[in-house]
Amino acid sequence: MALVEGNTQPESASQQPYVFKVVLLGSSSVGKSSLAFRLIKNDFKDILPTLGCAFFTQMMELDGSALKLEIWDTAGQEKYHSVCHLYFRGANAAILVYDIADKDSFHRAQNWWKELENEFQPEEIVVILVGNKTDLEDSREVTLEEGKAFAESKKLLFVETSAKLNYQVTEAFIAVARELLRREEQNGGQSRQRSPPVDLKETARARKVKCCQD
Ligand SMILES: Nc1nc2c(ncn2[C@@H]2O[C@H](COP(=O)(O)OP(=O)(O)OP(=O)(O)O)[C@@H](O)[C@H]2O)c(=O)[nH]1
Repeated sequence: MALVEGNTQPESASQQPYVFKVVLLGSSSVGKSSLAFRLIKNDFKDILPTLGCAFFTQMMELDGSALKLEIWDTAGQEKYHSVCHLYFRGANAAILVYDIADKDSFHRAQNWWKELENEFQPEEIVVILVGNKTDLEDSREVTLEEGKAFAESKKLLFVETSAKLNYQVTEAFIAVARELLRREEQNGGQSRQRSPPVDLKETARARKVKCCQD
């Protein structure tokens, strides 16, 4: 599992941040890792296939609240399907990604939605459908209207993006964050980080001392 820390620290947040688990789902090569990489590093690369799952964190400040998004980037390859299933347990939000130039990936995103529907109550999870690779307009196989219609029929958020051209990527994550905050404020802030972050060095030192005393 790779760990990449986002550097955008909120400047004025005096309270503990809200912490949300966000999973990226969708078939292989639709651009899940590229969307995360664009958000966190504002860059684009030919990324190697994700093996198992990668993990990123991104701090955000939105409407005066601090948020920490724990972003789980799952592997789209079929052989990892059952593992990915484990990763979306406990998720607060899911980003369902398809490639607008690949109809099959749109159908796969719809199948992911069915799996989420089986696992979660509608109010338990925020879901956004993301049609990525809008720069491939000439090879488009899924129209904007088809994406929008599916999202509306299931009450999902919806956006089209291009990780390559940095088109609406931040907007997609902000839409998710805003909806998470809205729901959180409705139910009294249960996702605020409750304990201060663990100092891993201190913990390791404490363990070592204990071990040496044995
Ligand atoms: N043209 C174009 N290519 C993109 C875009 N986003 C990603 N790609 C390319 O698509 C390929 C797959 O991107 P990834 O981000 O690795 O896709 P993924 O969904 O994480 O793939 P898995 O890890 O296999 O699940 C790479 O070659 C990317 O450079 C985009 O917006 N436009």
